[in-house]
Amino acid sequence: MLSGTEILTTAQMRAIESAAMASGKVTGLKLMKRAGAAVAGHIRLRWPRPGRATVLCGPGNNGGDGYVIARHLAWAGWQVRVLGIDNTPGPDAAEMRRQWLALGPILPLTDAELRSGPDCDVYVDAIFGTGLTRPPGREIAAILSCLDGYGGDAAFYRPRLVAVDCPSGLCLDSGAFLGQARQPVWHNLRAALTVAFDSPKPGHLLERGPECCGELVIADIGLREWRETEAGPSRNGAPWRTQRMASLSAIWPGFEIADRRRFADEKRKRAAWLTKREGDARHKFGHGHALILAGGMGQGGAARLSARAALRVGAGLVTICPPQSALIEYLGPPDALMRRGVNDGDALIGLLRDGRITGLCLGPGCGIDRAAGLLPALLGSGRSCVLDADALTALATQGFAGLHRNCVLTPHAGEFARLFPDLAERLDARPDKGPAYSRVDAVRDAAARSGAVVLLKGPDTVIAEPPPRAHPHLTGRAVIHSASDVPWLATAGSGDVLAGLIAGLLARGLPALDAAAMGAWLHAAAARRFGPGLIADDLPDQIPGVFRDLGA
Ligand SMILES: NC(=O)C1=CN([C@@H]2O[C@H](COP(=O)(O)OP(=O)(O)OC[C@H]3O[C@@H](n4cnc5c(N)ncnc54)[C@H](O)[C@@H]3O)[C@@H](O)[C@H]2O)[C@@H](O)CC1
Ligand SMILES: [K+]
Repeated sequence: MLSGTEILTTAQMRAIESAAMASGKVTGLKLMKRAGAAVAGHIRLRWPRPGRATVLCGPGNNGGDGYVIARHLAWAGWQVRVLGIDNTPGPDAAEMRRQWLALGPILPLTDAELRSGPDCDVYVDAIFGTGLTRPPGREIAAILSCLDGYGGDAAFYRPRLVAVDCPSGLCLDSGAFLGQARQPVWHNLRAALTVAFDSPKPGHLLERGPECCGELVIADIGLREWRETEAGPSRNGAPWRTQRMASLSAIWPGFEIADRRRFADEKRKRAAWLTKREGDARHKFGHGHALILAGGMGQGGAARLSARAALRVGAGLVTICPPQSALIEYLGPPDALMRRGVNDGDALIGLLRDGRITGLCLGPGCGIDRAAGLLPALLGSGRSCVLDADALTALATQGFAGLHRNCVLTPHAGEFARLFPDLAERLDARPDKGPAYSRVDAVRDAAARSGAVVLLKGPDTVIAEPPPRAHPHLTGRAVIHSASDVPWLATAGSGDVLAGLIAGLLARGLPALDAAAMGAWLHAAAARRFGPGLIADDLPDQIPGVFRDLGA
């Protein structure tokens, strides 16, 4: 329904590269030449007039790419200064180094050398890529902090740092900088442009990745075609098949551009479903009935936001259910909303005898005691539901008994830490070696432990489902939803709208992971469409515009 871009861990990327090379269809040298040529091409697109460039080459294949870039820029008339090291262990990088030496010298890769050089139009960071396993040593750290000043946001410099695969020091599996505290952020190597190869990696989209990578471009280096065609017959048992993060995908601002043909088709299907043109349900009950459980007097705003979102996203019917004594608080618009008093768990059990109720939302503005009282009845029904806000606080004391695969938990970081304190602690710890424990790892662990779909909110929202029942040792599907381009979405009540969108989509029949991913995407799309100045009340009313933008 909303598959996003497939993303690969660094281990998967290496496995694919090795398998492609073992097949004899491509050599490491060829891949490196394509990678370097792609980066040089993107530099020349951005800076069409040849200028001055410094290329910093590290010890591995990332450095090898750097030597290829240096050659391409030199051929195109650029004045290129290369800083590198004497010993390049890999044969491909050594060959590219040798070929560069025919064009120019290699100066020592030191902070002093970098600082002593002339001012350049472009600095290319080809020090570390997917091979980073530990924090950069003192000399490289000094170079990186000098490069800081060349990044996109620095006040005194034009944006001119180009990262090969990633800014060096960034762990491409987690988006953390190795050796640095995750919070607060005190060091930022910010590239203006990052050219990565084949597929985005989790670290491009998580934590500090989006901010530090700048514009992210994914260059095809021929592996994708090989994977989709020639690797076909031998796919079963291929290393990336088993290592694949059980289909980890990402929805990020560039995702529809990354693979236009596939997304045009997907967009059509999404539009058809969202606008009810697909399927033969013509009756309002054909689009489900969502219940939004609400709180007592004076708490109505949050649940009303959820209810409005559930209506806008197309649930056939939406009923808001406060305690009987608070019904009066919920009598205002929208008139499409139905109201029904639900005092306690028994009343909810009675109401849920109606099998046409297909999705529920518990938590926003509910009050912790009321949420705790309603939870057993709700979970006992086995009905699809979203548990947010106060329901999560109640869960943190009650435990996970009764949760099932059709539940979606939508914690923010604080709620996540209350529900899964050990996972949050691991996620906060300073990573001293790579790959660092990532938000994807944490959310997957949380989904496995709770037995529910977990959506961890943030500019890099991560959603994961529990492992398949038949294969509990495997991981379920996971989705990264990157909305780092809409910081104004972080506003009071925005989470209540998200919970309502997901409840509406569940009511309409989407499976839990798909409803959560689609909800997160619609939420960000609505915010993107409105722009800065947004308040949560504006979000639901942007949804019809988002549908129209889909070409629906
Ligand atoms: N393998 C391939 O076929 C291709 C790889 N490509 C490039 O190769 C990169 C990966 O290359 P490598 O695996 O050689 O790794 P890197 O070039 O990222 O790192 C170089 C080596 O440095 C060492 N290292 C790790 N952390 C260190 C630290 N903190 N201080 C000092 N040394 C450290 C590791 O042994 C690592 O192998 C990708 O990011 C990409 O740029 C591209 O050329 C495309 C093809
Ligand atoms: K790099």
